[in-house]
Amino acid sequence: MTDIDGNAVAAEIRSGVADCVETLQAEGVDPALATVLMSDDPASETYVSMKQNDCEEVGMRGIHVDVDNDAPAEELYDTIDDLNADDGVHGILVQMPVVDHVDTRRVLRSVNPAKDVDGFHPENVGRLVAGNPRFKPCTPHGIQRLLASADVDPEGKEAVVVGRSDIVGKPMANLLFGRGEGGNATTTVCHSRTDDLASHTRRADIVVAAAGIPEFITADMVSEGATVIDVGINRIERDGESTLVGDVDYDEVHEKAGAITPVPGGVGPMTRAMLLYNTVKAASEQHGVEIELP
Ligand SMILES: NC(=O)C1=CN([C@@H]2O[C@H](COP(=O)(O)OP(=O)(O)OC[C@H]3O[C@@H](n4cnc5c(N)ncnc54)[C@H](OP(=O)(O)O)[C@@H]3O)[C@@H](O)[C@H]2O)C=CC1
Ligand SMILES: Nc1nc(=O)c2c([nH]1)NC[C@@H]1CN(c3ccc(C(=O)N[C@@H](CCC(=O)O)C(=O)O)cc3)C=[N+]21
Repeated sequence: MTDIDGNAVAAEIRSGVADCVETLQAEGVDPALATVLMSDDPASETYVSMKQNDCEEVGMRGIHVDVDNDAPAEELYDTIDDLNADDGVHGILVQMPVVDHVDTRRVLRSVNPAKDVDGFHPENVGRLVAGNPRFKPCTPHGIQRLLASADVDPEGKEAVVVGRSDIVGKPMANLLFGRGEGGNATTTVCHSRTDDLASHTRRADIVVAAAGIPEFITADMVSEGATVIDVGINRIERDGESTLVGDVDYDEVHEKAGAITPVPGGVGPMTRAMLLYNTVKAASEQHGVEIELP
């Protein structure tokens, strides 16, 4: 019934990040995020330009590097090496998916872990799994903040994550079952080989839908009063128009859910806000300047 307003929560985070940027600048550190694009996914360019606009809004330096899709993979690896070596760059994001002739794993392990604001480097993944995260991955971290904003404490609850990707499902599960604030849920991870998905989602107090299938989660799959987090971003044709829908059948499910995130305006803006958060955290740690993170 209640919509969780991702735009509003993200705006609060950005405002806190803007304060951090000021503090850092007063100490002589000009925090900067570098985005790198070598992708043929048509949405990637839009997402990267949104991230650059976000930088501008919080007064942070944004640097963008476009690598030609037809260039040899080495050109991307060299770009990452240059950004790693540049003391003026504090955070590096390589937009996923990269083109096919690039080795994604090599990209992930090439980014200096101290600048890996996505949290995808194996060292940072390891730290997250070990319960000592350096950078929490942006989407799951944003979802943790959305739950807190709606006064939903996962502790002791049944959480079901639909999807087991490295960028959403797996880190989300780790945060939900992990110790500490926003965690301590009893957590189930479902995927395409799960038998009887609905039997799992129906038991959940918290459902996180990240399967990448438009309007996949229907009202019969969630229990009355459950909290439903919709990660999906799917562009579909409806009534001859292109529209954005999530992985949850919002019209149906919002009647039944206790709280739900809309698409757009739910998880997406939070992903971008937590990227800015990780970037000021990175700058603060690289230069030993203390800041008060929002
Ligand atoms: N709002 C945001 O900020 C972000 C949104 N997204 C969106 O979230 C969605 C998921 O993204 P991502 O995790 O990268 O996607 P992936 O395609 O990498 O992963 C999808 C996952 O869903 C599982 N799955 C597929 N079909 C089913 C099914 N029928 N039943 C149960 N599980 C299924 C897959 O299982 P298996 O492993 O077996 O293949 C896989 O684990 C996409 O719509 C994406 O655009 C992504 C990142 C950020
Ligand atoms: N290295 C890397 N890091 C990522 O974090 C990453 C990535 N690669 N590749 C792709 C996915 C997807 N993703 C989104 C973030 C914000 C919105 C977002 O802000 N969406 C708006 C609407 C956008 C629109 O209108 O199209 C909303 O939901 O309100 C969407 C998608 C980050 N990803």
